[in-house]
Amino acid sequence: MLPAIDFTSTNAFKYLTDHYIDIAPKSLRELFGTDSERFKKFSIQFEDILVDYSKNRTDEQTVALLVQLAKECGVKEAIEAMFTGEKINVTENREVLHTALRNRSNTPVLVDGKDVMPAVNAVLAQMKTFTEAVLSGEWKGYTGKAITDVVNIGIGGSDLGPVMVTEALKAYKTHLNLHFVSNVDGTHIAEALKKIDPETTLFLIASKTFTTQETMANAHSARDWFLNNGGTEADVAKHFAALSTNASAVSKFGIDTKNMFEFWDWVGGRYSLCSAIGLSIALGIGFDKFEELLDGAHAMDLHFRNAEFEQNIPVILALLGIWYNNFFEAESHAILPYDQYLHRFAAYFQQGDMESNGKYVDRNGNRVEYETGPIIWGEPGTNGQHAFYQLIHQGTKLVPCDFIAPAQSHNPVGEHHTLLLSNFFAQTEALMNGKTHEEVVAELQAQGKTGAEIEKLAPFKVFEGNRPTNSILVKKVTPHVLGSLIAMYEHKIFVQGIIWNIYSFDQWGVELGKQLAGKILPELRTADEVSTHDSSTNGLINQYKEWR
Ligand SMILES: O=P(O)(O)OC[C@H]1O[C@H](O)[C@@H](O)[C@@H](O)[C@@H]1O
Repeated sequence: MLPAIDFTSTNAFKYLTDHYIDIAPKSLRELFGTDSERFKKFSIQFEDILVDYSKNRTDEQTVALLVQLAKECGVKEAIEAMFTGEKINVTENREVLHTALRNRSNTPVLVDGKDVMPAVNAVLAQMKTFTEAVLSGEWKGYTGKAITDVVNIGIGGSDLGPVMVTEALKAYKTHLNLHFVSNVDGTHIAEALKKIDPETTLFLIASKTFTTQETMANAHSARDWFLNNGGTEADVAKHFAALSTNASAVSKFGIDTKNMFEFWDWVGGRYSLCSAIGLSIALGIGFDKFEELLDGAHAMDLHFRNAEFEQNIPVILALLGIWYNNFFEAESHAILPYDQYLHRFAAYFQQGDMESNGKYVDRNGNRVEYETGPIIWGEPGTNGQHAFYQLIHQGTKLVPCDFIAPAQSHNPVGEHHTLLLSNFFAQTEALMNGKTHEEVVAELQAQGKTGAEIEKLAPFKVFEGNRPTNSILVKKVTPHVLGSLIAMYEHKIFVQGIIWNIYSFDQWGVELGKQLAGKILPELRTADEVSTHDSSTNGLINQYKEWR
């Protein structure tokens, strides 16, 4: 059982409320000015990952009180409950065991008294054999040719993780060309089909439930295309595999369950990339590299489970997020990787975080009276600098940011990486220090501006600064490091959900739209005028019918 504590009624929260009044007026310049040890005190290194959280609007007392908050909210007990397979996903009556998928130490993990590790290992072995057969060319298409292209058909958690990881680890790409089709918009599948040959293509139908409308529509269209382009029903087995928890729906679709890679209902969709859902990753980078990704995630799992909260990266990141979300009233959180390969990283954690913690009902079933999950957004640097950083620097909103960068590039082209990293370091420094009125005046004077010109321009050129950031510097974006980064954010989300007293592992909020689409669909199939909805919905549907 998870503790169900209103964090706003803890002692730590009361102390933090008072402490906030002291800290809020202080600038980061001041905090650094009065403590030369900040970097040392407020950074944590774990393997090849350095998390510097010193550029936050916090001091030692803040961190101590936030840690106290975590303790009062039972975070330690909750971590144990998750790792040991308690049914902490209460509204779906399920365990939450994505950590078992990468439990490389292979210690038993019990679900209803039964160790799940043999099943986890068996699926990994099946994925390994399959991956190696496809990569070696031993697995043949219906005309005897080796596979050249893999199309993963899935959406949400059955798409975003594999897309993000295969993009992030493109430097390790195998000879297979990967394609991802998620959207029910026919354009997505149509464009993918233009690039592939039925004789040499493998389709992976990735769906935990195997009922998701988009995925089923795309899977049927892919199969129709295959059958209309030379393949026969008997050939489907060579070109279609399923990644799912739902064996009966898989065989109903016509995929031989021999070609099914199983996972379990204790794996949440958005936490599933280490499960069979990762088959496209294994094919895309090779099974050894996939295992390195699992190793990295496992290493972070152990750190999260065992490190003291003061030294615990996911816990500290979670607490800082709570500090801004619930005291500074920040509405969003930006993830800004200075690595082009990580260009889908923020998008991946939009689902990870917002689907997990975008909840207004607490674990007692009551409406919360405080803010829960932030809006997650971000794009790679330096692109973002030329797009939305204006608002982060000079807007009225406080946007706490995570800056992520590798020290080593996979593509050390000329001076590019040095240029990139100069921006990475400069941005957090600029956000912290800003630029004072005096500095602006001195700069304009040096440019030879007149007094009147300076007076007019100066206010627009001042940067308040005091904008908090975390810097996450990694040695290199290897599969191991990426696995650790993924687990780091997963566990950050977990800790925040525990403290906000919400259930982070269900997603009822995605259901209503699905239900209504199901009702509207038959109405769209006829030419009849619709009058059963509100005037807006009726008006839109009827105009659509006129124009289509
Ligand atoms: O893998 P499935 O079952 O197709 O689900 C795909 C997605 O569907 C819904 O939007 C949610 O439940 C997501 O969490 C999930 O990732």
